Amino acid sequence: MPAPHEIPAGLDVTVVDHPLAASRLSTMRDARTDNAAFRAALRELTLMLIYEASRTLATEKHPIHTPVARTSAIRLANPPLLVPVLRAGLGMADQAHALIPESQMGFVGLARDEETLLPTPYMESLPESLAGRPVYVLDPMLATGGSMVHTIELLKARGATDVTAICALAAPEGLVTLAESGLGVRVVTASVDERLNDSGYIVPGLGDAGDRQFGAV
Ligand SMILES: O=P(O)(O)OC[C@H]1O[C@H](OP(=O)(O)OP(=O)(O)O)[C@H](O)[C@@H]1O
Ligand SMILES: O=c1cc[nH]c(=O)[nH]1
Ligand SMILES: [Mg+2]
Repeated sequence: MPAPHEIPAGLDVTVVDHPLAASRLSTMRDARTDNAAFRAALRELTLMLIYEASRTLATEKHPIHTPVARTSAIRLANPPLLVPVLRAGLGMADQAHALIPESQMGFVGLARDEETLLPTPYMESLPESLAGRPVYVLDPMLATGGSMVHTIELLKARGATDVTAICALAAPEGLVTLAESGLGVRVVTASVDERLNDSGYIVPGLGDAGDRQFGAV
């Protein structure tokens, strides 16, 4: 578990502290893990992160008949919009959708400039209005936080008020950026790591999550 000082006051951060999550994250961290095994571990970890994040989703009751009796069933009242951030977030999209098949999916494409560490947008496909809809942003890495802030600003511009960032890993610096942005996002992650290095990579981290899944560009 992270020390409390690593999580800025006022930011809602859930760290999924579970042996299965830790084991999948360890596979992803290991430099010997090949692309296919990395993708498989990220898919499995995504199930756990979404399971935890979705604990607070609103439900509604409706009447059904079992083979034996009449009873009341539960369904999601307002399924979240899933928004993978390309490329790396694509590896979370299928599993998140498998767990919440009622969800609609939007897409944001960003590439971080490795000199300035600022995100360069190249794609955006989102519903016109997000008012009243929960949104889950899927991106394995929260490093400086620049890519997540950019994505949340796109969502807020369309009326979103209930945004959750689902990340495999978060750097303390990225959490501070989110807290200081005042965007009011909730974070669900499997780990808050130590820090960023001089190149903006998370330490110990897992390297470039896009390259580890799909190969270097
Ligand atoms: O918090 P930040 O400092 O903004 O860094 C995090 C971003 O970096 C990675 O994407 P990248 O830009 O490498 O693109 P890729 O997914 O195509 O590899 C990652 O998936 C995040 O989107
Ligand atoms: O460590 C990092 C930081 C940003 N993006 C990544 O993919 N990895
Ligand atoms: Mg990358």
